Amino acid sequence: MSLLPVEEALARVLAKARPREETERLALHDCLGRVLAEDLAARLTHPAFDNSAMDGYAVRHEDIAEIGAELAVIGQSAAGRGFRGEVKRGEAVRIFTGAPLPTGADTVIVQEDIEILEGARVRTLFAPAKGRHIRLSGQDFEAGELALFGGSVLDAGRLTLAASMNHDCLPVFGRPRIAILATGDELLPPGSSPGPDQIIASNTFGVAAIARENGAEILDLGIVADDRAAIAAAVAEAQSADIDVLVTLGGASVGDHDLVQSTLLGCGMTLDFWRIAMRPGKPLMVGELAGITVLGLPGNPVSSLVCALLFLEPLTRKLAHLPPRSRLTTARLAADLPANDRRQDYIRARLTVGPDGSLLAEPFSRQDSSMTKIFAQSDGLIVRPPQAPAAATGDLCPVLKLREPV
Ligand SMILES: Nc1nc2c(c(=O)[nH]1)N[C@H]1C(S)=C(S)[C@@H](COP(=O)(O)OP(=O)(O)OC[C@H]3O[C@@H](n4cnc5c(N)ncnc54)[C@H](O)[C@@H]3O)O[C@H]1N2
Ligand code: MOO
Repeated sequence: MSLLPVEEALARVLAKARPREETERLALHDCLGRVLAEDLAARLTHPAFDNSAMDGYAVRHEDIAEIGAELAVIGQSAAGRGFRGEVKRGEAVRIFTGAPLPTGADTVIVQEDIEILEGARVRTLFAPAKGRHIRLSGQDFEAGELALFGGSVLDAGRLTLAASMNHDCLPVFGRPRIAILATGDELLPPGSSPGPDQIIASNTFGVAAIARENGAEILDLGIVADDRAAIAAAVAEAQSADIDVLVTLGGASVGDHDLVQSTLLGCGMTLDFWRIAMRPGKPLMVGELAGITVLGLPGNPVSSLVCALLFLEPLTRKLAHLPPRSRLTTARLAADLPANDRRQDYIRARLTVGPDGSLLAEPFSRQDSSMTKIFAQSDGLIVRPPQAPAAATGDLCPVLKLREPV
């Protein structure tokens, strides 16, 4: 049986993926992590007027070139309430951070460098350079300037800039829509009381989390039995829901009750490939059904999560216009590992930071793909390429980070 290498399988999944083109306008608070769909022009100039960067006194530089100059304070300029008059020879205006620079003034002296005298007069204790502590109009951006660009992921800095450009809503790309269907006669939702031979369906939640973390909206189609008609009905429901990706869980292998692939083929799916040279996750299936990418993930929880990290995450990010996310790093092995066979291995491991700051990866001794607790305790996956020779404690190894080590 030939198995497709992981990298080739991923390249094939991504080659066909078309990023979602529809856009929507969202209020700024709802834009975090979304991708800007168009270049954005500033709706005003920022700063809109010359203003003070400090609390102090607005002065004419020629009056304060020498330390010890005495000035008459003729008024004040506060943020939101500027001084309307003009600063003339020998005069100063009390000014606060953000307040408009009065006409005539060209420099601000901070109040720490001023001695207050009797009768609304001040004396300078320092001679700042001309223009000191003044934020010039337009020094941030000019009205009409394109300062944010389509394709940018909206983060704290970009959202602040968008707001200061006077945009209350932003055009963003729509989220990819991903339907998840769990299959299996034995499955019940969390919170149920399992009868004999029944188990709780857990995969949906981790797979959905991976998709959502990467910008997708989830349609949970629930659980269907190992029954062609039931699977076909759920697939039809998914197709009518304007989805980009259908993820099926379970029923992907070769058992008599593994009906997902054959049912989907009956629904009109074109099979791209099935079976990957990876462990866990070998029975992964990829196909296309009327423009929808179908990812058939194996039922073992760890297998489905590893497949979701390796395939669904990059696919979702591409559909969402998000840049690829690299989880790859390097760590030192904290245990010996045997030589590998033909499947690329993803070994659950605890990650710690050693005393010298280097990353250590300690593989769990049990790697069964049904063990959800060990996966939850894993901070990373040690990647063992096909036919990798035995590795010794202390050797460097590639690791996919699942979370930051503590
Ligand atoms: N003769 C062979 N048997 C198996 C092979 C093989 O190559 N030859 N491959 C094995 C591998 S590898 C995997 S992985 C599994 C994948 O099996 P399926 O995708 O068909 O999944 P199921 O049989 O439906 O379930 C496997 C396992 O996972 C449990 N499960 C299923 N769905 C869920 C869910 N939503 N939440 C939690 N647990 C779930 C299910 O009860 C089974 O225990 O096949 C091997 N067999
Ligand atoms: O490859 Mo299966 O995914 O062993 O667990």
